[in-house]
Amino acid sequence: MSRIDLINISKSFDEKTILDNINLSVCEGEMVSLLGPSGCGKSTTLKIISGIIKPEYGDILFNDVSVMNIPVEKRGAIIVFQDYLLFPHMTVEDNIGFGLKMAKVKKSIRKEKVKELLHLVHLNGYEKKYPNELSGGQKQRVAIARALAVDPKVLLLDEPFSNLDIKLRDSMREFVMDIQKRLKITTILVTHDKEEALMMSDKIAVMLDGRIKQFGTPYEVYNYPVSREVADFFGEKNYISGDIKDGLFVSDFGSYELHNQNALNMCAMVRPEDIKVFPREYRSELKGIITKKKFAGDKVYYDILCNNKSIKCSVNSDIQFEINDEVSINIDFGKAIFYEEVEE
Ligand SMILES: Nc1ncnc2c1ncn2[C@@H]1O[C@H](COP(=O)(O)OP(=O)(O)OP(=O)(O)O)[C@@H](O)[C@H]1O
Repeated sequence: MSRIDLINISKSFDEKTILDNINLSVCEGEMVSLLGPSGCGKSTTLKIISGIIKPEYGDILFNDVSVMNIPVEKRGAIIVFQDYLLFPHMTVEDNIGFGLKMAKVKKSIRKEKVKELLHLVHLNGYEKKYPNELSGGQKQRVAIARALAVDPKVLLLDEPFSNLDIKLRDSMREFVMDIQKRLKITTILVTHDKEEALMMSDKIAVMLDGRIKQFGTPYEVYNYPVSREVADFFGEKNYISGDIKDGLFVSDFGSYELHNQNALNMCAMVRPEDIKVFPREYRSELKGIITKKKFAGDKVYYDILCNNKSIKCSVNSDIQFEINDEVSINIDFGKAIFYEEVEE
């Protein structure tokens, strides 16, 4: 198992910068997600770590030693691709044992290792099956077993759950988390699914436009996004502009004590769940009109026109309002994050 450091990694394709000075450290045994929208450079980063692609600049260290000149097959960073890439003409046991055969491991040792791995991925009894006889989840478990067979220093998972239906996806996520923690294998997961990254990772690197914009624990990146673009990536937000006066953030939607701010204007980022909605009679100075309603089972999402601004709220569905209802709202600025930029 390795610690991995990416140092100032840059890569262009056709003169277009795809990765722009990427720095990332993954501790031994950690599960780190590269999270970002399609095309931001996640898979390219994974391929650079594995050695499939060479960066133009920068260095990659495994346990503090550069691996830049170590070829793919010797580097020990194995990618499990989204479509698994199993060998269709080989049985499950031959697929899993392929890397060991290539490494000229003795047949008896190979058999023993494959047996262990079949047990680990709950596929005992499937050794003689071919990939076309397996379900999506089973194929994925074979791909993971094949990757683990060669005792990789680093496991690289490229959108591994995106081809699975929702139910299977949940159980495969748990399965992978369990194996990763049990084997303590350094793992990098590429995903564009926020919930997946939040649930599965020790740390998340949020990637946008070929750069890592924030690196931290799921709690940190979700609750304390460093910028509006990172915050926006994690879902709906309200941005409320205000002035700083005598240690107070003062806005059309309420005031909040905010000391030690040099800026004159700030912007509060408020999540929809941090806004309460009450019947109009409720004692609140903030009144608005419901303009949109989306029912989602335990939650209801409302757009509320208040002080000429559309405010997004998500509330429990036990009390429901209708479009055109006048309501009172209460914004919990204590949960807001304040930024200096004032756009909109
Ligand atoms: N071999 C290549 N030649 C030219 N351009 C490439 C190559 N590989 C990737 N790209 C481009 O680099 C950019 C980043 O691709 P990459 O696959 O790393 O993104 P990603 O974040 O993993 O996206 P997705 O989630 O859609 O897979 C894209 O614009 C892609 O078209």
